[in-house]
Order: sequence, then C-alpha cells, then structure tokens
Amino acid sequence: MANQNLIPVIVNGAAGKMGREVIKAVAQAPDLSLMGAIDTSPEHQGKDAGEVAGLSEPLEVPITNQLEPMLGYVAGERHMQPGVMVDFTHPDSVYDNIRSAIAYGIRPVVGTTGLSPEQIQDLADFADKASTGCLIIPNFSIGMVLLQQAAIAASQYFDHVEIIELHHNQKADAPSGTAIQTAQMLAEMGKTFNQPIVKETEKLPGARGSVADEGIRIHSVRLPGLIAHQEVIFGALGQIYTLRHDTSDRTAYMPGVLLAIRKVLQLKSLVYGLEKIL
Ligand SMILES: NC(=O)C1=CN([C@@H]2O[C@H](COP(=O)(O)OP(=O)(O)OC[C@H]3O[C@@H](n4cnc5c(N)ncnc54)[C@H](OP(=O)(O)O)[C@@H]3O)[C@@H](O)[C@H]2O)C=CC1
Ligand SMILES: O=C(O)C1=N[C@H](C(=O)O)C[C@H](O)C1
Repeated sequence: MANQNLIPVIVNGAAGKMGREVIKAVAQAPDLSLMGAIDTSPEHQGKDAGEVAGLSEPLEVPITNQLEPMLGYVAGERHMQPGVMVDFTHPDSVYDNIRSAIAYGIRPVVGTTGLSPEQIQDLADFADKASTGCLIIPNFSIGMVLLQQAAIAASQYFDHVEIIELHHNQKADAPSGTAIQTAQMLAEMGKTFNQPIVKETEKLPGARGSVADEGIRIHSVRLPGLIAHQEVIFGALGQIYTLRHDTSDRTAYMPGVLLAIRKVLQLKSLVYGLEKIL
C-alpha cells in the first residue's frame, strides 16, 4: 500500500501490558504504520518496540519518552493519513496526553481509564473547538458491549442491581472505567435503584461498596491471577439474574482498538464508548 493510504500510529504506554498488544496488532495491520512508541519506564528507553512486545523481528521503532516531539513529527508527515495516538498509560497522565495530541492535530484513541467526568467534558470541548476526532473507550471488548446492552434491557424490569468488577492487583484506579460506564448507562434509564428497605450500618467502612448515580453500587476486587472481569447482578423477589464477562487474554481488546484507530479519522469531535462506533 502506498504511504499516502497508511495511517501513522503512535502508541503511548508502548511497554505496558496493553501497549505491547497494541504494538503487535498495529504491526500486523496492512493499513497502519507504527511511527512512534512512547513509554516513560526507564528500563525500556531506546529498546525496539517490536522486541519489547515479543515479536521475533525488530520493528526499527525505538521506545522513547518524548511524546511532544513525536506528535510534531507525525503531524508533519503530510503525505500520509492524519496521525492517531493510542493511549494506554496511567490515569495521572492521560488528560495531558490527549490535550497534547489534539493540539498537534493527532487523533487520540484512548483506553486509559480514570478520567473524571469534568476532564472528559473539558476534552470534548477542546476536541470540538479543534474539529478533531477523539475516542475514549473504557472497554474495547465486544463482549462487554453485549453485557452492557443486556444490562440495559434487564434494568427495565429489575429495581435492584449491584456491580462487581474484578481486576489484577496492578490496576491503579478503582472502580474500573468499565464499571463506572456501566453504572452510568443504567442510571440513564431514569429510575433510582436499590431503595433501602432497612436502615443499614456499615461496621467496616466500604463494606457495601461505592454508590454511583441512582443508587447503583459498585464493588472492586483486586487480586493477582485476575485479568479483567465484571458481574452485573440484578435481584428481585425470588430471583437473581447475573451477567458476567471475563477477559482471559488482552488480545480480546485488539479488534476494538483497530476499529477505533480507523474510525477516529472520520470524526470531528469526542466520542465516548465502543458501542457508538460499532
Ligand atoms: N479500555 C480498555 O479496554 C482497557 C483499558 N485499560 C487501561 O489502560 C491503562 C493501562 O493499562 P495497562 O497496560 O494494564 O498498564 P501498564 O502499567 O501495564 O502499562 C502502562 C505503561 O505506560 C507507561 N506510562 C505511565 N505513564 C506514562 C506517561 N505519562 N507517558 C508514557 N508512558 C507512561 C508505564 O510505565 P511505568 O510502568 O514505568 O509507569 C507502563 O509501561 C489503564 O488505565 C487500564 O485501566 C487496560 C485494559 C483494557
Ligand atoms: O486495568 C485494566 O486491566 C482494565 N481497565 C479497564 C477498566 O478500568 O475498565 C478495562 C478493562 O476492565 C481492563
């Protein structure tokens, strides 16, 4: 394929658990060109992104911690498609990363969780002003979209629901971005869940989880041995309806990531959630 048809991609967080998978997926996609691999971890500086990702051949793309120069470089590649920055970094840095990318006209595809609603609104305003597409996707797996759709359907008939999300214990943020998004979707159904029928006392603070909008409770479990899992449990008199999604390998997210890279070029504003681009 001629260069002008290739989408230049920068992977931010390239040495991380998700970044390595994205590097492999981008390297294998015929319409994408890995132009930059960014990561702040000192032990990976200068190493080849393909080798760090576990590919047998080097990609000749060294990992650096210089995001802004890389954004500038890709923005200057006028003979190619507009550039895309895929971000799987850390809740503390993702807001600044997105703003920087948009400022350079590079489209962000963001998997990093932990952005506040205020930060997302601010980024939406910034993307609107710049007429630049931006995708923030709390969960790139198709199975989670289907779980959320089933939960929305069930919420019409059940008035009691709690969410349990279970993740590996290297996860920085709690609750997970997916659990927050799922609770938001149910809260938008326009009713209050879990009306108390007794006065509850928490003998240990947090025992009943956190309370999101419309009374929806979220419980977060962190254990080695887990990857990413979520249950949405509905209760009514005499019955329980449980929805569960399990991620057993991070390759589950890659079809969604590749779809988002291609779709973000067609957007002129910020879109939140994989279900909006399927
Ligand atoms: N949307 C989705 O479907 C999914 C989202 N996620 C989210 O993606 C994020 C990353 O997850 P995961 O890959 O497991 O995390 P990891 O900790 O394995 O990887 C993150 C990588 O980013 C690096 N990093 C941290 N800060 C910066 C920065 N400012 N600039 C560049 N690199 C940086 C880290 O370096 P160092 O280790 O030195 O800090 C690390 O190498 C999390 O928020 C997670 O919740 C995860 C899976 C799926
Ligand atoms: O940190 C993770 O691993 C994951 N984070 C995302 C989240 O917070 O929802 C998506 C998925 O659950 C994996």
